[in-house]
Amino acid sequence: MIEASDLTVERGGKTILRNYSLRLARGRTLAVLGANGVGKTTLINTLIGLIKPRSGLLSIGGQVGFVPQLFEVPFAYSALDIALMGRARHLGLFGAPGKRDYEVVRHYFHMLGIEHFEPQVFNSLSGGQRQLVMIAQALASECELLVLDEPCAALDYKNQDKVLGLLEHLRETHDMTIVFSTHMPQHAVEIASDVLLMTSGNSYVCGPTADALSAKNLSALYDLPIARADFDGLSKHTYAPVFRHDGANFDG
Ligand SMILES: Nc1ncnc2c1ncn2[C@@H]1O[C@H](COP(=O)(O)OP(=O)(O)OP(=O)(O)O)[C@@H](O)[C@H]1O
Repeated sequence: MIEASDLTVERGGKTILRNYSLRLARGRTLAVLGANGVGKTTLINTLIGLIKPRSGLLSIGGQVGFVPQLFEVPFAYSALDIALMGRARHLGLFGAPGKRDYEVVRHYFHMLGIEHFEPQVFNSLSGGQRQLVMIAQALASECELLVLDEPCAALDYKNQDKVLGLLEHLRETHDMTIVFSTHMPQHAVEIASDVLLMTSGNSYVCGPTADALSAKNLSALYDLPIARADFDGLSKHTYAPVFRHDGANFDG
């Protein structure tokens, strides 16, 4: 589904990614993690074709749906209008959405529990509510590869759980391939088959979650002690940062 080799990507004359290679088979879910500014959005925008790499090869085998990080629109579109835009490539000659387009969008509004957003002005929704509408828009496009830039960043725990559940369901039932960036390692633990830990613009760890996602690798990634915690009786685990907040870094 995704084959990238030796990608080098520049922004504003600066090399952000150097020699990144990545392979993701259909039906896999990749979580992209790394510090602020390391290049996650740059990589994602390259994968969806918004940024052209300076060098390297990139091949994407399927229709791509995209959920951006923060989104505002210039006009007073309703949430329903915004989600219907995801149907653009399915629209007929005159470009007006038909019965099936409304059905598809409403199906995903229902799955996300956001039916009541339909008539509301998109820009008047909260950041998290807009994020849910944008997820519905991408799903309505009926894509094969779904790429999401921090899809849960503005969501409360319940909605994070809902979105994670939906992504897992889509992978299981539609064999969808999913790439998402996150600052929450727990989300990778829950639904990602693979992780890409972006240490810097030219070094990274990529592999199956069970091998590559460890307290040691996360501690190195965030330059902070990260501990693994196992939930008794649930056969689940999580990762938690050991915050220092000792003020030492602010001296002098
Ligand atoms: N349009 C641009 N022009 C110049 N530099 C850019 C541009 N877009 C991004 N950059 C730079 O590229 C680097 C990577 O940015 P990017 O947004 O990909 O990081 P990120 O890992 O997604 O960060 P965050 O976790 O904060 O969202 C940053 O140093 C940023 O300043």
